Amino acid sequence: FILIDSQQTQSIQHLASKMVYLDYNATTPLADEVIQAITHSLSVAWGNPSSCHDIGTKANHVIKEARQHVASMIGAKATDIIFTSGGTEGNNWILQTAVQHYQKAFEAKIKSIGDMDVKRNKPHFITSNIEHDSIKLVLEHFKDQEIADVTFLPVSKSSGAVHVEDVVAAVTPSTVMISIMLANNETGVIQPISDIGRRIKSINRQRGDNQRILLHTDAAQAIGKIGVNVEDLGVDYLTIVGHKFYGPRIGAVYVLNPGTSTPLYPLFFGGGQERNLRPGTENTPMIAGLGKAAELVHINLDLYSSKMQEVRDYLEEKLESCFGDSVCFNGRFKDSQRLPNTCNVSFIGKSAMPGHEILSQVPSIQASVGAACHAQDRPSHILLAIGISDFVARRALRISVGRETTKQDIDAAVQDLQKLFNKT
Ligand SMILES: O=C(O)CC[SeH]
Repeated sequence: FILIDSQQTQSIQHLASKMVYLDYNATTPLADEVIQAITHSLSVAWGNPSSCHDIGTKANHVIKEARQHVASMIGAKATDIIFTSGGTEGNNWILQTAVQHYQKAFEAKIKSIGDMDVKRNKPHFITSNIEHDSIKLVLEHFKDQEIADVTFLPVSKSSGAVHVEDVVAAVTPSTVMISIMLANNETGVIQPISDIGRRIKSINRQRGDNQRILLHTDAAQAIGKIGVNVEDLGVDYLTIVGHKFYGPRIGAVYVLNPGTSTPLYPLFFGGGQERNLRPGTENTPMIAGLGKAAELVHINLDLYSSKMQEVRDYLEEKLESCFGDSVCFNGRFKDSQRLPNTCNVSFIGKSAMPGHEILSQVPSIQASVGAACHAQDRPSHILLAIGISDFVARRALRISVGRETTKQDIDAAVQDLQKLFNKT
């Protein structure tokens, strides 16, 4: 006979519960077709894409095809796509480019108006208070180092989104860039980028081309979940992140006519790759994978989106029917839309506990309390920013479903949550 105590019994029971991954906003697995594209490229397109012989040309062709798929996914030209190592590089690059653009274009303007105290006229950025750290921390660094002035616009507590009028009101003669994410990673709330694009276009008509305000959006969380079209958005720059839409851990930036009608300055120097804009021998297999992931989104977006929405809505209905007033949803606003796969929910009933404790006691649920790159044991600054109280924010879970998440997965997860709360 083997004696096992209740603790061991519980852990065996936990192990018996099927593990349900519900953290697709943190990262997604690679689609099978993406793995095949990467593997194939590793074996047949290993050449240096800059080499003129056949082996190099094969690699170059793979990259050209991938670039076209990424461009088609967002309604762009292939020449407007530059591959990067991921979202953090893309965001840093675009913000740094805006500073350099200011120093070249706006200084001339400042000199022409006789204000020689150029240092005082720093570039000005407008962003929101719910951005990913690869925007937030860069702009905080610019502000701390007196490289730029930054307006962090508070999002509306009634919609979880920025007000277009607040963006317009924040514009100054030194404003060089507006950078606002297309959809938030924790609440899923979609930001009014198209409306902002239209307003900024009319403002730019009065500012002259070289002093136009540049518009950037970090589309990391939106691509693969909702339609993303750069013309509809009216952006000059857009950040693409492969591992959020079943692609590899590389990314790309969209830049409208890079280096000609839209400024783009290299972050580093080396070989002539990516038209001297982003040197370094290309990561052909990962680019092949990104292209395949983009092709899948371009073909199947409506199916992916509707499937995820059906399962996410089922999850929220199930939570409401099982827990009633003991749960409240963060990020559901009548005045804004949200991603079809994201649910931010707080457990506030009598046996409420912090979100990270829920997850530690229900290991079968692989979710998060917020952004993976944030500490999990404190209230999310994004939830606090949209007006959620500290008490509710501390008890939140960020549950994000994927293309393959099933209603059976949701039943299992909610059942395990019920077991936890019935027990406590
Ligand atoms: O988990 C997320 O929200 C994105 C990676 Se920091």
